Amino acid sequence: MVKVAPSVLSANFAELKKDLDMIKACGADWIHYDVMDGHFVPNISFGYSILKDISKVTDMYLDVHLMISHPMKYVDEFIKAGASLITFHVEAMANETSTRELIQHIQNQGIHVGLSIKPTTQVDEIEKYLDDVDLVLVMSVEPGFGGQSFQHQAIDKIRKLHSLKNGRHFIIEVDGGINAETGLLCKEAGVDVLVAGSYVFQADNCQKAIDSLK
Ligand SMILES: O=C(CO)[C@@H](O)[C@H](O)COP(=O)(O)O
Repeated sequence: MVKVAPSVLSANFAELKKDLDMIKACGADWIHYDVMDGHFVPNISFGYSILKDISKVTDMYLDVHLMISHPMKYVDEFIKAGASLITFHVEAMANETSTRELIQHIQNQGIHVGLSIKPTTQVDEIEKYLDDVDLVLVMSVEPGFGGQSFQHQAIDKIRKLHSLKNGRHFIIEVDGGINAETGLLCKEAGVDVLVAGSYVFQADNCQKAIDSLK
């Protein structure tokens, strides 16, 4: 069964604890925490202080997605704040050496590490890291905003990643425009984790929404 990770970007920030409790009660597996810096993506969300507060009030797995330039500069703060997994973008890295250093650095702190690709980045560009990461995040929208439409080229990328698993331990996550219909296409292609923002948080019944994804 796929895991469902609601993206708190679509939560009501004035009622965050209530929303976190609600998604847990509705069957969410992980909390997806989108960090945006207004530089790597054209939007600003939240940083590590809010993650620290969240980690004090939930026991859920904290899936942190860094959509920021210079992730190495800030990663330790997110680890200290309680991240279970930190995913960064290959497009934010200067070269292979710095990408490998950051993967190693995150793993050395005893948490999971993920690598993400934007819609225009091909799987070939991260194939060399697949032995070393715990998760690959396929963006199915241009990162920056919730509520966008799913871009179908993500399906081929998921299928390709699935075929590259071959005994490797990484899992595949997809993020952007996920609903029951697009989630099913991703599931058929071999995805392991569905990130869903508006589909879960704007649902009249979040349990039904999460069940429909699973
Ligand atoms: O990271 C992002 C957007 O950059 C996503 O996590 C969105 O927050 C997902 O929202 P929906 O497309 O599901 O509404």
